[in-house]
Amino acid sequence: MLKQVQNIFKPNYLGALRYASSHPNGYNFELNETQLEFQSVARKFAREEIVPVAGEYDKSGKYPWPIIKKAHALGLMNGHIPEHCGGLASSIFDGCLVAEELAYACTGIMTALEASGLGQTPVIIAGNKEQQKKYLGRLIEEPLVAAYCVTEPVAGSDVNGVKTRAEKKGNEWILNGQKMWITNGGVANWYFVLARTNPDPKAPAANAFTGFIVDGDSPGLTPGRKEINMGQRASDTRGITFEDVRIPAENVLIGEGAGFKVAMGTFDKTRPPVAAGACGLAQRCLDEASKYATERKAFGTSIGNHQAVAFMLADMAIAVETTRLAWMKSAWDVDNGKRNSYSAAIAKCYGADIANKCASDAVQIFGGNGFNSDYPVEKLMRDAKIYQIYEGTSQIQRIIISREVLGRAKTL
Ligand SMILES: CCCCCCCC(=O)SCCNC(=O)CCNC(=O)[C@H](O)C(C)(C)COP(=O)(O)OP(=O)(O)OC[C@H]1O[C@@H](n2cnc3c(N)ncnc32)[C@H](O)[C@@H]1OP(=O)(O)O
Repeated sequence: MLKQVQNIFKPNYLGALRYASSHPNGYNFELNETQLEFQSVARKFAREEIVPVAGEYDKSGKYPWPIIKKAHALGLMNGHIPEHCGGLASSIFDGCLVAEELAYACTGIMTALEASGLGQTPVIIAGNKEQQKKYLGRLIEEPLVAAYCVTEPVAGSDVNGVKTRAEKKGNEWILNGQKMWITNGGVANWYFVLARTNPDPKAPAANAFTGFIVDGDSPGLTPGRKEINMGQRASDTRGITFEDVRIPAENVLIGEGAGFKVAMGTFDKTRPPVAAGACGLAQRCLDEASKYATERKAFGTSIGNHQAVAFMLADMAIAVETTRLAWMKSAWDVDNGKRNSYSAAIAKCYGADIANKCASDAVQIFGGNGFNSDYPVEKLMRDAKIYQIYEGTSQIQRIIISREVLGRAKTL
């Protein structure tokens, strides 16, 4: 099955090049044939394998290993891993196409899959060939997942406030501290961990932290209990304690002091897929609500024939279409070597707010049924909230956007 997806992907870039040469203005709004085919594989998988079991995972909170195994076998995971490790080295844009499809089916399950990509990205952007081969290669060989460990109990939005520390002792680093809200925290084979390595609290963020790859079975590494969250309940979120965890020097990414920029640079690649996920959820809200609006009758006609409902659906459609354009632009930017912190923050912030608005409106259109767990939209509303919090709150995205706007204003 993996071969099937590889075969779809291989000619992708040739197709894209051919397309680009016949569209000289650079922009186009069409997917090429191979992207369409890949999107359809993801859509089929999401609708056939995830939709039927999403409710069950939401109730049980179990980690979706059976889905992970199937997605792995199909080649729907680990798309960005470089070719020298056996991966497809796929673009962020193409990864987003998959993310949107999976999120349509269940954002909890999508997050379980996508959080592994978040853990991998520091190694993809900053790892040397040996680190990549060892840690990314094993994710290709087996259905294992990685995790990204930055957030702490009192340092979420303010990454510069991270307290977990690592000290160099001979050819090893000794890691101590506590992380919190780590997605895939209890199931990861290895972790990217950001730790303070310069004890001077006044040291600039840009050189005070170091990024490490930490094996999941390291003595002294203890995941906490699975947190019971409002939504996206299939994803595994935990605290993790590090007590004198020994990390070999060869597991440092780039070098001492480089960690903050690795952690930030990662978000530039992973916020577009989060926005794509929010778009998938919003599209699901629109589909569920519009279907319901054609079936449910009030005052002698389908509720969709009442402008009050029809206009809500129209606003949802506007929101979904524009969110999709926003994630596409931010993914396009980064794939074309442009710094996309600004466009990724816009896509992520907008997508998160849209997902919540669409979910809330979908519940409204369903009325009393929308408030009940026998219908699909109450799960969508619970699942949507975290989009405004994880991978940088909506307020943090607005900080990034406004800094850019004010910076540009100085040059006007
Ligand atoms: C679907 C999958 C879901 C997965 C589950 C979700 C998991 C998570 O939620 S992960 C955790 C999410 N956490 C966050 O997003 C944290 C949000 N906070 C931030 O991003 C930062 O703290 C932020 C943006 C507020 C900046 O903080 P601040 O302390 O002001 O630093 P700032 O001054 O901007 O930057 C410090 C240095 O880093 C550099 N830097 C900043 N951003 C970047 C970047 N994008 N790329 C490279 N370098 C960068 C700066 O240039 C600066 O370097 P220098 O001093 O050399 O100029």
